[in-house]
Amino acid sequence: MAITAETGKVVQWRRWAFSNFGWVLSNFGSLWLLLAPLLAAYAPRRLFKTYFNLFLRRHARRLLAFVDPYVTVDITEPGTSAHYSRYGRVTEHGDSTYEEVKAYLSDTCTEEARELRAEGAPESDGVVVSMRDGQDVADEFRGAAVWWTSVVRENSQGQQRDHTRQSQRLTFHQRDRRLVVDEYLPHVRRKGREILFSNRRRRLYTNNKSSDSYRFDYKAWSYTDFDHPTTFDTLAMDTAKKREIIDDLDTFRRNRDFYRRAGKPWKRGYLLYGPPGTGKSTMIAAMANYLDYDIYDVELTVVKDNNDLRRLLIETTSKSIIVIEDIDCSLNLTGDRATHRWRRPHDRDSSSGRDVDGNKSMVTLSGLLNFIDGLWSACGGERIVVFTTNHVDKLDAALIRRGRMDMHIEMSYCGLEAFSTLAKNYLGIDVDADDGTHHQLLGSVNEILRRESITPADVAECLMMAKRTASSDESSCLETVIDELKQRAKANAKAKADSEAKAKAEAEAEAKAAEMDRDNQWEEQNIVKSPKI
Ligand SMILES: Nc1ncnc2c1ncn2[C@@H]1O[C@H](COP(=O)(O)OP(=O)(O)OP(=O)(O)O)[C@@H](O)[C@H]1O
Ligand SMILES: [Mg+2]
Repeated sequence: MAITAETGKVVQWRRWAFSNFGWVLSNFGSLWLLLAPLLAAYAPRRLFKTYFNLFLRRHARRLLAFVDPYVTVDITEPGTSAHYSRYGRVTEHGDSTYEEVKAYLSDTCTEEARELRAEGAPESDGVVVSMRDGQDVADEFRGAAVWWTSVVRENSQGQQRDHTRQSQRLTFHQRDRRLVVDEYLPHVRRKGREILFSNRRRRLYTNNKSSDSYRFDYKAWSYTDFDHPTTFDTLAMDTAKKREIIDDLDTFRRNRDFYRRAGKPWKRGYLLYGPPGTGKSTMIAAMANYLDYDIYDVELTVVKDNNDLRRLLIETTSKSIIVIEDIDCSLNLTGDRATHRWRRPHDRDSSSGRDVDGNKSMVTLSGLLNFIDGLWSACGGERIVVFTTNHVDKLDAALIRRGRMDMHIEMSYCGLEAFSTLAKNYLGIDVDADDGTHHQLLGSVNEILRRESITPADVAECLMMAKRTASSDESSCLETVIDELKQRAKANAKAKADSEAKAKAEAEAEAKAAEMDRDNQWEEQNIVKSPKI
Protein backbone atom coordinates (compact mmCIF):
# COMPACT_ATOMS: atom_id res chain seq x y z
CA MET A 1 0.00 0.00 0.00
CA ALA A 2 1.36 3.40 -0.89
CA ILE A 3 1.67 5.50 2.23
CA THR A 4 0.28 8.94 1.79
CA ALA A 5 -1.03 11.75 3.90
CA GLU A 6 -4.53 10.54 2.92
CA THR A 7 -3.85 7.18 4.52
CA GLY A 8 -2.64 9.13 7.54
CA LYS A 9 -5.96 10.97 7.68
CA VAL A 10 -7.87 7.68 7.57
CA VAL A 11 -5.73 6.39 10.42
CA GLN A 12 -6.38 9.52 12.47
CA TRP A 13 -10.12 9.17 11.87
CA ARG A 14 -10.14 5.49 12.70
CA ARG A 15 -8.16 6.26 15.76
CA TRP A 16 -10.71 8.83 16.94
CA ALA A 17 -13.68 6.54 16.23
CA PHE A 18 -12.05 3.51 17.78
CA SER A 19 -10.98 5.31 20.88
CA ASN A 20 -14.53 6.51 21.55
CA PHE A 21 -15.99 3.14 20.66
CA GLY A 22 -13.43 1.53 22.92
CA TRP A 23 -14.42 3.77 25.78
CA VAL A 24 -18.08 2.88 25.36
CA LEU A 25 -17.26 -0.82 25.16
CA SER A 26 -14.96 -0.73 28.12
CA ASN A 27 -17.48 1.08 30.28
CA PHE A 28 -20.76 -0.44 29.23
CA GLY A 29 -20.00 -3.57 27.22
CA SER A 30 -18.19 -5.52 29.87
CA LEU A 31 -19.67 -8.55 31.55
CA TRP A 32 -18.29 -7.25 34.77
CA LEU A 33 -20.43 -4.20 34.45
CA LEU A 34 -23.52 -6.41 34.42
CA LEU A 35 -22.29 -8.23 37.48
CA ALA A 36 -21.45 -5.04 39.26
CA PRO A 37 -24.73 -4.70 41.20
CA LEU A 38 -24.36 -8.27 42.52
CA LEU A 39 -20.80 -7.67 43.63
CA ALA A 40 -21.71 -4.34 45.09
CA ALA A 41 -24.36 -6.02 47.23
CA TYR A 42 -22.01 -8.63 48.80
CA ALA A 43 -18.58 -6.94 48.87
CA PRO A 44 -17.57 -4.06 51.19
CA ARG A 45 -18.39 -0.94 49.24
CA ARG A 46 -14.94 0.72 49.23
CA LEU A 47 -13.09 -2.46 48.41
CA PHE A 48 -15.48 -3.26 45.63
CA LYS A 49 -15.06 0.24 44.17
CA THR A 50 -11.26 0.10 44.17
CA TYR A 51 -11.00 -3.33 42.63
CA PHE A 52 -13.68 -2.65 40.14
CA ASN A 53 -11.99 0.56 39.00
CA LEU A 54 -8.61 -1.11 38.68
CA PHE A 55 -10.07 -3.98 36.79
CA LEU A 56 -11.96 -1.73 34.45
CA ARG A 57 -8.99 0.44 33.76
CA ARG A 58 -6.71 -2.46 32.94
CA HIS A 59 -9.20 -4.05 30.63
CA ALA A 60 -10.18 -0.76 29.07
CA ARG A 61 -6.54 -0.23 28.19
CA ARG A 62 -6.28 -3.68 26.62
CA LEU A 63 -9.48 -3.18 24.73
CA LEU A 64 -8.35 0.22 23.54
CA ALA A 65 -5.08 -1.27 22.31
CA PHE A 66 -7.09 -3.88 20.46
CA VAL A 67 -9.49 -1.52 18.76
CA ASP A 68 -7.05 1.38 18.40
CA PRO A 69 -3.54 0.07 17.78
CA TYR A 70 -2.08 3.48 16.95
CA VAL A 71 0.30 5.34 19.22
CA THR A 72 1.20 9.03 19.12
CA VAL A 73 4.31 10.82 20.31
CA ASP A 74 4.46 14.61 20.56
CA ILE A 75 7.74 16.40 20.08
CA THR A 76 7.05 19.82 21.45
CA GLU A 77 8.72 23.11 20.76
CA PRO A 78 11.05 24.17 23.58
CA GLY A 79 9.78 26.75 26.08
CA THR A 80 10.47 30.45 26.08
CA SER A 81 13.89 29.91 27.63
CA ALA A 82 15.02 28.37 24.38
CA HIS A 83 17.96 29.81 22.49
CA TYR A 84 19.82 28.95 19.34
CA SER A 85 22.84 26.69 19.37
CA ARG A 86 25.08 25.49 16.55
CA TYR A 87 22.47 22.95 15.60
CA GLY A 88 19.35 25.05 15.92
CA ARG A 89 17.06 26.14 18.69
CA VAL A 90 17.61 24.42 22.03
CA THR A 91 16.24 24.73 25.55
CA GLU A 92 18.33 25.46 28.60
CA HIS A 93 18.84 21.73 28.86
CA GLY A 94 20.26 21.66 25.35
CA ASP A 95 17.31 19.77 23.82
CA SER A 96 17.30 20.45 20.12
CA THR A 97 15.02 17.52 19.19
CA TYR A 98 12.17 19.72 17.97
CA GLU A 99 14.43 21.65 15.59
CA GLU A 100 16.02 18.46 14.37
CA VAL A 101 12.62 16.89 13.66
CA LYS A 102 11.49 20.04 11.89
CA ALA A 103 14.61 20.07 9.73
CA TYR A 104 14.10 16.38 8.92
CA LEU A 105 10.50 16.99 7.93
CA SER A 106 11.39 20.05 5.92
CA ASP A 107 13.82 17.99 3.89
CA THR A 108 12.21 14.59 3.69
CA CYS A 109 8.49 14.99 3.86
CA THR A 110 7.46 18.40 2.60
CA GLU A 111 7.17 17.29 -1.02
CA GLU A 112 3.86 15.79 -0.07
CA ALA A 113 2.52 18.58 2.12
CA ARG A 114 0.71 21.28 0.17
CA GLU A 115 0.46 23.97 2.81
CA LEU A 116 3.87 25.04 4.01
CA ARG A 117 5.44 27.68 6.17
CA ALA A 118 8.88 29.26 5.65
CA GLU A 119 11.10 30.66 8.41
CA GLY A 120 14.61 32.12 8.22
CA ALA A 121 17.22 29.52 9.18
CA PRO A 122 18.92 30.57 12.42
CA GLU A 123 22.51 30.37 11.13
CA SER A 124 22.38 30.90 7.42
CA ASP A 125 20.74 32.94 4.71
CA GLY A 126 18.48 30.04 3.77
CA VAL A 127 14.94 29.29 4.88
CA VAL A 128 13.49 26.32 6.71
CA VAL A 129 10.28 25.13 5.08
CA SER A 130 7.94 23.29 7.42
CA MET A 131 4.33 22.07 7.46
CA ARG A 132 1.54 24.45 8.34
CA ASP A 133 -0.49 23.57 11.45
CA GLY A 134 -2.80 20.63 10.93
CA GLN A 135 -0.93 19.32 7.89
CA ASP A 136 -0.13 15.62 7.66
CA VAL A 137 2.72 13.90 5.92
CA ALA A 138 3.54 10.23 5.72
CA ASP A 139 6.93 8.60 6.02
CA GLU A 140 8.16 5.05 5.88
CA PHE A 141 10.99 3.43 7.78
CA ARG A 142 11.99 -0.18 7.15
CA GLY A 143 8.50 -1.07 6.04
CA ALA A 144 6.79 0.68 8.95
CA ALA A 145 4.38 3.47 8.09
CA VAL A 146 4.38 6.61 10.25
CA TRP A 147 2.52 9.89 9.98
CA TRP A 148 3.62 13.32 11.10
CA THR A 149 1.17 16.10 11.95
CA SER A 150 1.95 19.64 12.90
CA VAL A 151 -0.23 20.67 15.85
CA VAL A 152 -0.54 23.80 17.94
CA ARG A 153 -1.36 23.63 21.63
CA GLU A 154 -2.72 26.55 23.63
CA ASN A 155 -0.67 27.02 26.75
CA SER A 156 -2.62 27.03 30.02
CA GLN A 157 -1.43 30.59 30.70
CA GLY A 158 -3.64 32.14 28.08
CA GLN A 159 -5.12 32.16 24.64
CA GLN A 160 -2.65 34.56 23.09
CA ARG A 161 -0.45 33.43 20.26
CA ASP A 162 2.62 34.00 22.45
CA HIS A 163 1.51 31.21 24.69
CA THR A 164 0.99 28.57 22.05
CA ARG A 165 3.42 25.71 21.69
CA GLN A 166 3.95 23.93 18.44
CA SER A 167 4.35 20.16 18.34
CA GLN A 168 5.22 17.66 15.69
CA ARG A 169 3.00 14.67 16.37
CA LEU A 170 4.14 11.26 15.25
CA THR A 171 1.54 8.47 14.81
CA PHE A 172 2.47 4.84 14.27
CA HIS A 173 1.17 1.33 14.83
CA GLN A 174 1.97 -0.01 18.25
CA ARG A 175 3.61 -3.12 16.81
CA ASP A 176 6.30 -0.73 15.46
CA ARG A 177 6.84 0.91 18.82
CA ARG A 178 10.34 -0.47 19.42
CA LEU A 179 11.42 0.21 15.86
CA VAL A 180 10.16 3.78 16.02
CA VAL A 181 11.53 4.62 19.46
CA ASP A 182 14.86 2.81 19.18
CA GLU A 183 15.67 3.38 15.54
CA TYR A 184 13.36 5.68 13.62
CA LEU A 185 13.44 8.63 16.04
CA PRO A 186 17.25 8.51 16.46
CA HIS A 187 17.47 8.31 12.65
CA VAL A 188 15.23 11.39 12.34
CA ARG A 189 17.35 13.28 14.85
CA ARG A 190 20.60 12.32 13.14
CA LYS A 191 19.33 13.32 9.71
CA GLY A 192 17.86 16.54 11.08
CA ARG A 193 21.16 17.40 12.72
CA GLU A 194 22.98 16.81 9.46
CA ILE A 195 20.55 19.07 7.61
CA LEU A 196 20.87 21.82 10.21
CA PHE A 197 24.64 21.41 10.12
CA SER A 198 24.88 21.67 6.35
CA ASN A 199 22.61 24.73 6.31
CA ARG A 200 24.63 26.73 8.77
CA ARG A 201 27.62 28.99 8.09
CA ARG A 202 30.92 27.45 8.99
CA ARG A 203 33.14 29.10 11.56
CA LEU A 204 36.80 29.77 12.05
CA TYR A 205 37.59 29.94 15.77
CA THR A 206 40.65 31.19 17.56
CA ASN A 207 41.34 30.93 21.28
CA ASN A 208 41.33 34.02 23.49
CA LYS A 209 44.10 34.77 25.97
CA SER A 210 43.53 32.57 28.97
CA SER A 211 45.02 35.30 31.16
CA ASP A 212 41.71 37.17 30.58
CA SER A 213 39.65 34.30 31.98
CA TYR A 214 38.86 36.26 35.19
CA ARG A 215 36.60 38.58 33.11
CA PHE A 216 32.89 37.88 33.55
CA ASP A 217 32.29 37.96 29.78
CA TYR A 218 35.26 35.70 29.03
CA LYS A 219 34.84 33.17 26.27
CA ALA A 220 37.48 30.61 25.43
CA TRP A 221 36.96 30.98 21.67
CA SER A 222 36.20 33.87 19.34
CA TYR A 223 35.01 33.19 15.84
CA THR A 224 34.37 34.61 12.45
CA ASP A 225 32.52 33.11 9.48
CA PHE A 226 34.75 30.76 7.54
CA ASP A 227 34.48 31.48 3.86
CA HIS A 228 37.64 30.14 2.24
CA PRO A 229 37.27 29.32 -1.47
CA THR A 230 39.85 26.50 -1.61
CA THR A 231 38.65 23.01 -2.45
CA PHE A 232 40.49 19.81 -3.28
CA ASP A 233 39.86 20.66 -6.95
CA THR A 234 41.85 23.88 -6.67
CA LEU A 235 44.54 22.43 -4.39
CA ALA A 236 47.71 21.85 -6.39
CA MET A 237 49.47 18.61 -5.56
CA ASP A 238 50.23 15.17 -6.84
CA THR A 239 46.90 13.62 -7.93
CA ALA A 240 47.48 10.19 -6.36
CA LYS A 241 48.42 11.77 -3.03
CA LYS A 242 45.38 14.01 -3.14
CA ARG A 243 43.15 11.00 -3.85
CA GLU A 244 44.68 9.15 -0.90
CA ILE A 245 43.92 12.05 1.45
CA ILE A 246 40.34 12.40 0.21
CA ASP A 247 39.79 8.64 0.64
CA ASP A 248 41.21 8.80 4.13
CA LEU A 249 38.85 11.65 5.07
CA ASP A 250 35.90 9.74 3.59
CA THR A 251 36.80 6.62 5.51
CA PHE A 252 37.09 8.64 8.71
CA ARG A 253 33.76 10.37 8.22
CA ARG A 254 31.84 7.23 7.33
CA ASN A 255 33.21 4.96 10.04
CA ARG A 256 31.61 6.16 13.24
CA ASP A 257 30.46 2.64 14.10
CA PHE A 258 33.84 1.14 13.29
CA TYR A 259 35.58 3.49 15.75
CA ARG A 260 33.03 2.56 18.39
CA ARG A 261 33.47 -1.17 17.75
CA ALA A 262 37.25 -0.86 17.78
CA GLY A 263 37.14 1.10 21.07
CA LYS A 264 38.87 4.09 19.50
CA PRO A 265 37.77 7.71 19.93
CA TRP A 266 36.36 9.00 16.67
CA LYS A 267 39.18 11.34 15.70
CA ARG A 268 42.11 11.45 13.32
CA GLY A 269 45.41 13.30 13.28
CA TYR A 270 47.20 14.70 10.23
CA LEU A 271 50.71 16.10 10.21
CA LEU A 272 51.36 18.45 7.29
CA TYR A 273 55.01 19.22 6.74
CA GLY A 274 57.02 20.93 4.06
CA PRO A 275 58.71 24.22 3.14
CA PRO A 276 56.84 27.53 3.42
CA GLY A 277 54.40 28.18 0.58
CA THR A 278 53.72 24.56 -0.33
CA GLY A 279 50.06 24.71 0.68
CA LYS A 280 49.79 23.39 4.25
CA SER A 281 47.30 26.03 5.38
CA THR A 282 45.54 25.77 2.02
CA MET A 283 45.16 22.03 2.58
CA ILE A 284 43.45 22.65 5.95
CA ALA A 285 40.93 24.96 4.26
CA ALA A 286 40.31 22.34 1.57
CA MET A 287 39.74 19.67 4.25
CA ALA A 288 37.29 21.89 6.14
CA ASN A 289 35.37 22.68 2.96
CA TYR A 290 35.30 19.06 1.90
CA LEU A 291 34.05 17.79 5.25
CA ASP A 292 31.92 20.83 6.03
CA TYR A 293 33.65 21.20 9.41
CA ASP A 294 34.46 24.22 11.57
CA ILE A 295 38.10 25.09 12.22
CA TYR A 296 39.55 25.73 15.69
CA ASP A 297 42.92 27.42 15.21
CA VAL A 298 44.81 27.04 18.51
CA GLU A 299 47.37 29.72 19.37
CA LEU A 300 49.39 27.94 22.04
CA THR A 301 51.36 30.96 23.17
CA VAL A 302 48.31 32.52 24.82
CA VAL A 303 47.29 29.37 26.68
CA LYS A 304 48.27 29.64 30.33
CA ASP A 305 48.53 26.00 31.38
CA ASN A 306 47.42 22.43 30.71
CA ASN A 307 44.07 23.06 32.42
CA ASP A 308 43.29 25.91 30.07
CA LEU A 309 44.31 23.76 27.14
CA ARG A 310 41.87 21.07 28.31
CA ARG A 311 39.14 23.64 28.74
CA LEU A 312 39.68 24.79 25.16
CA LEU A 313 39.26 21.24 23.98
CA ILE A 314 36.05 20.71 25.93
CA GLU A 315 34.57 23.83 24.38
CA THR A 316 35.09 22.66 20.83
CA THR A 317 32.18 21.06 19.01
CA SER A 318 32.28 17.82 17.08
CA LYS A 319 32.62 17.97 13.29
CA SER A 320 35.60 20.22 13.61
CA ILE A 321 39.28 20.49 12.70
CA ILE A 322 41.60 21.54 15.51
CA VAL A 323 44.70 23.14 14.04
CA ILE A 324 48.06 23.96 15.58
CA GLU A 325 50.17 25.72 12.93
CA ASP A 326 53.95 25.89 12.94
CA ILE A 327 54.20 23.57 15.89
CA ASP A 328 58.00 23.51 15.69
CA CYS A 329 58.12 27.26 16.45
CA SER A 330 56.16 26.78 19.66
CA LEU A 331 57.98 23.87 21.16
CA ASN A 332 61.10 24.15 23.24
CA LEU A 333 62.74 20.80 22.72
CA THR A 334 65.01 20.79 25.71
CA GLY A 335 64.13 19.12 29.01
CA ASP A 336 61.76 16.26 29.78
CA ARG A 337 58.05 16.01 29.00
CA ALA A 338 56.89 17.66 32.20
CA THR A 339 59.01 20.75 31.71
CA HIS A 340 58.60 21.21 27.97
CA ARG A 341 57.26 24.72 27.71
CA TRP A 342 55.72 26.26 24.63
CA ARG A 343 57.34 29.40 23.50
CA ARG A 344 58.03 31.40 20.42
CA PRO A 345 61.60 32.65 20.41
CA HIS A 346 60.61 36.08 19.11
CA ASP A 347 57.87 36.92 21.60
CA ARG A 348 59.25 35.43 24.76
CA ASP A 349 61.88 36.38 27.18
CA SER A 350 63.79 33.13 27.10
CA SER A 351 65.23 33.51 30.58
CA SER A 352 61.83 33.84 32.29
CA GLY A 353 59.62 31.87 29.88
CA ARG A 354 57.14 34.75 29.82
CA ASP A 355 55.33 36.08 26.76
CA VAL A 356 55.39 39.73 25.74
CA ASP A 357 52.69 40.56 28.30
CA GLY A 358 54.66 38.95 31.08
CA ASN A 359 52.31 35.97 31.36
CA LYS A 360 54.02 32.73 32.12
CA SER A 361 52.79 29.77 30.07
CA MET A 362 52.86 26.47 31.89
CA VAL A 363 51.73 24.28 28.99
CA THR A 364 53.88 21.18 28.86
CA LEU A 365 54.48 18.61 26.16
CA SER A 366 52.58 16.05 28.20
CA GLY A 367 49.67 18.53 28.40
CA LEU A 368 49.68 18.72 24.65
CA LEU A 369 49.87 14.95 24.26
CA ASN A 370 46.84 14.66 26.53
CA PHE A 371 45.11 17.33 24.52
CA ILE A 372 45.49 15.19 21.44
CA ASP A 373 44.65 11.78 22.78
CA GLY A 374 43.98 11.88 26.50
CA LEU A 375 40.62 10.89 27.98
CA TRP A 376 39.18 14.34 27.37
CA SER A 377 39.99 14.22 23.70
CA ALA A 378 37.30 11.57 23.20
CA CYS A 379 34.44 13.86 24.23
CA GLY A 380 32.21 14.86 21.36
CA GLY A 381 33.89 12.72 18.71
CA GLU A 382 34.25 13.36 14.98
CA ARG A 383 37.27 15.58 15.32
CA ILE A 384 40.36 16.02 13.23
CA VAL A 385 43.62 17.36 14.64
CA VAL A 386 46.10 18.93 12.22
CA PHE A 387 49.65 20.05 12.98
CA THR A 388 51.72 21.94 10.45
CA THR A 389 55.46 22.37 10.49
CA ASN A 390 58.32 23.43 8.27
CA HIS A 391 60.79 21.23 10.16
CA VAL A 392 59.39 17.79 10.85
CA ASP A 393 62.77 16.55 12.09
CA LYS A 394 62.65 19.00 15.02
CA LEU A 395 59.48 17.52 16.51
CA ASP A 396 59.37 15.16 19.44
CA ALA A 397 58.77 11.61 18.21
CA ALA A 398 56.01 11.10 20.82
CA LEU A 399 54.08 14.03 19.39
CA ILE A 400 53.88 12.72 15.87
CA ARG A 401 53.87 8.98 16.35
CA ARG A 402 51.23 7.03 14.40
CA GLY A 403 48.05 6.92 16.42
CA ARG A 404 48.49 10.56 17.38
CA MET A 405 49.26 11.89 13.94
CA ASP A 406 47.79 9.06 11.89
CA MET A 407 48.79 10.39 8.50
CA HIS A 408 51.98 12.29 7.70
CA ILE A 409 51.54 14.35 4.56
CA GLU A 410 54.50 15.92 2.86
CA MET A 411 53.67 19.11 0.99
CA SER A 412 56.48 19.64 -1.45
CA TYR A 413 57.69 21.80 -4.32
CA CYS A 414 55.59 22.23 -7.43
CA GLY A 415 55.59 19.43 -10.01
CA LEU A 416 53.89 19.32 -13.40
CA GLU A 417 50.62 17.91 -11.99
CA ALA A 418 50.41 20.68 -9.40
CA PHE A 419 51.30 23.20 -12.13
CA SER A 420 48.45 21.97 -14.31
CA THR A 421 45.96 22.54 -11.45
CA LEU A 422 47.32 26.04 -10.85
CA ALA A 423 47.29 26.87 -14.59
CA LYS A 424 43.63 25.87 -14.70
CA ASN A 425 42.84 27.89 -11.55
CA TYR A 426 44.63 31.06 -12.57
CA LEU A 427 44.64 31.14 -16.38
CA GLY A 428 41.86 28.74 -17.30
CA ILE A 429 44.33 26.73 -19.39
CA ASP A 430 43.61 22.99 -19.30
CA VAL A 431 47.11 21.58 -19.62
CA ASP A 432 45.91 17.97 -19.23
CA ALA A 433 43.62 18.30 -22.22
CA ASP A 434 46.39 19.72 -24.42
CA ASP A 435 46.38 18.06 -27.84
CA GLY A 436 50.08 18.63 -28.33
CA THR A 437 49.83 22.30 -29.34
CA HIS A 438 51.72 23.41 -26.25
CA HIS A 439 53.87 20.32 -26.02
CA GLN A 440 57.15 22.19 -26.27
CA LEU A 441 56.18 24.95 -23.84
CA LEU A 442 54.97 22.42 -21.27
CA GLY A 443 58.21 20.53 -21.69
CA SER A 444 60.09 23.73 -20.78
CA VAL A 445 57.86 24.27 -17.74
CA ASN A 446 58.45 20.69 -16.64
CA GLU A 447 62.20 21.08 -17.02
CA ILE A 448 62.29 24.25 -14.92
CA LEU A 449 60.13 22.67 -12.20
CA ARG A 450 62.30 19.56 -12.09
CA ARG A 451 65.54 21.52 -11.97
CA GLU A 452 64.53 24.23 -9.53
CA SER A 453 62.76 24.03 -6.17
CA ILE A 454 59.80 26.30 -6.80
CA THR A 455 56.88 26.25 -4.37
CA PRO A 456 53.23 26.29 -5.49
CA ALA A 457 53.00 29.75 -3.87
CA ASP A 458 55.78 30.98 -6.18
CA VAL A 459 54.15 29.38 -9.23
CA ALA A 460 50.83 30.96 -8.26
CA GLU A 461 52.55 34.34 -8.14
CA CYS A 462 54.09 33.80 -11.61
CA LEU A 463 50.69 32.86 -13.01
CA MET A 464 49.18 36.01 -11.53
CA MET A 465 51.91 38.08 -13.22
CA ALA A 466 51.27 36.28 -16.51
CA LYS A 467 47.55 36.92 -16.20
CA ARG A 468 48.17 40.62 -15.67
CA THR A 469 50.60 41.06 -18.55
CA ALA A 470 49.91 38.43 -21.21
CA SER A 471 47.15 38.38 -23.81
CA SER A 472 44.35 35.84 -23.88
CA ASP A 473 46.36 33.65 -26.25
CA GLU A 474 47.33 30.48 -24.39
CA SER A 475 50.78 30.13 -25.98
CA SER A 476 51.86 33.67 -25.17
CA CYS A 477 50.48 33.22 -21.65
CA LEU A 478 52.58 30.09 -21.13
CA GLU A 479 55.66 31.83 -22.57
CA THR A 480 55.23 34.63 -20.05
CA VAL A 481 54.82 32.04 -17.29
CA ILE A 482 58.08 30.39 -18.34
CA ASP A 483 59.90 33.75 -18.23
CA GLU A 484 58.46 34.44 -14.80
CA LEU A 485 59.42 30.99 -13.54
CA LYS A 486 62.98 31.48 -14.76
CA GLN A 487 63.21 34.83 -12.99
CA ARG A 488 61.70 33.33 -9.85
CA ALA A 489 64.18 30.46 -9.94
CA LYS A 490 67.02 32.96 -10.33
CA ALA A 491 65.72 35.07 -7.44
CA ASN A 492 65.30 31.95 -5.25
CA ALA A 493 68.84 30.79 -6.07
CA LYS A 494 70.20 34.23 -5.17
CA ALA A 495 68.19 34.33 -1.92
CA LYS A 496 69.43 30.84 -1.09
CA ALA A 497 73.05 31.77 -1.81
CA ASP A 498 72.67 34.95 0.28
CA SER A 499 71.19 33.10 3.23
CA GLU A 500 73.87 30.41 3.02
CA ALA A 501 76.56 33.08 2.91
CA LYS A 502 74.93 34.80 5.87
CA ALA A 503 74.72 31.55 7.82
CA LYS A 504 78.35 30.83 6.99
CA ALA A 505 79.43 34.30 8.10
CA GLU A 506 77.48 33.90 11.35
CA ALA A 507 79.02 30.49 11.97
CA GLU A 508 82.48 31.92 11.33
CA ALA A 509 81.81 34.86 13.64
CA GLU A 510 80.61 32.46 16.35
CA ALA A 511 83.68 30.26 15.91
CA LYS A 512 85.91 33.34 16.11
CA ALA A 513 84.15 34.54 19.25
CA ALA A 514 84.50 31.09 20.81
CA GLU A 515 88.19 31.06 19.94
CA MET A 516 88.66 34.51 21.51
CA ASP A 517 86.84 33.29 24.63
CA ARG A 518 89.14 30.30 24.81
CA ASP A 519 92.20 32.59 24.39
CA ASN A 520 90.96 34.91 27.12
CA GLN A 521 90.32 32.02 29.48
CA TRP A 522 93.77 30.60 28.77
CA GLU A 523 95.36 33.98 29.42
CA GLU A 524 93.42 34.43 32.66
CA GLN A 525 94.45 30.97 33.89
CA ASN A 526 98.11 31.56 33.01
CA ILE A 527 98.25 34.98 34.61
CA VAL A 528 96.72 33.58 37.78
CA LYS A 529 99.05 30.60 37.84
CA SER A 530 102.30 32.51 37.05
CA PRO A 531 104.20 33.41 40.25
CA LYS A 532 104.29 37.03 41.36
CA ILE A 533 107.61 38.68 40.93
N1 LIG B 1 49.31 23.38 -3.04
C1 LIG B 1 48.76 24.56 -3.33
N2 LIG B 1 47.63 24.63 -4.06
C2 LIG B 1 47.08 25.80 -4.34
N3 LIG B 1 47.56 26.97 -3.93
C3 LIG B 1 48.67 26.96 -3.18
C4 LIG B 1 49.32 25.76 -2.85
N4 LIG B 1 50.39 26.04 -2.12
C5 LIG B 1 50.43 27.35 -1.98
N5 LIG B 1 49.39 27.92 -2.62
C6 LIG B 1 49.16 29.36 -2.71
O1 LIG B 1 50.15 29.99 -1.95
C7 LIG B 1 49.61 30.68 -0.83
C8 LIG B 1 50.37 30.32 0.42
O2 LIG B 1 50.18 28.95 0.71
P1 LIG B 1 50.01 28.39 2.20
O3 LIG B 1 49.76 29.50 3.15
O4 LIG B 1 49.01 27.31 2.16
O5 LIG B 1 51.45 27.80 2.45
P2 LIG B 1 52.00 27.12 3.77
O6 LIG B 1 52.59 25.84 3.35
O7 LIG B 1 50.97 27.09 4.79
O8 LIG B 1 53.15 28.10 4.17
P3 LIG B 1 53.77 28.35 5.63
O9 LIG B 1 54.63 27.20 5.96
O10 LIG B 1 54.56 29.60 5.43
O11 LIG B 1 52.63 28.55 6.56
C9 LIG B 1 48.16 30.28 -0.74
O12 LIG B 1 47.35 31.37 -0.45
C10 LIG B 1 47.84 29.75 -2.12
O13 LIG B 1 47.32 30.79 -2.91
MG1 LIG C 1 50.70 28.06 6.67
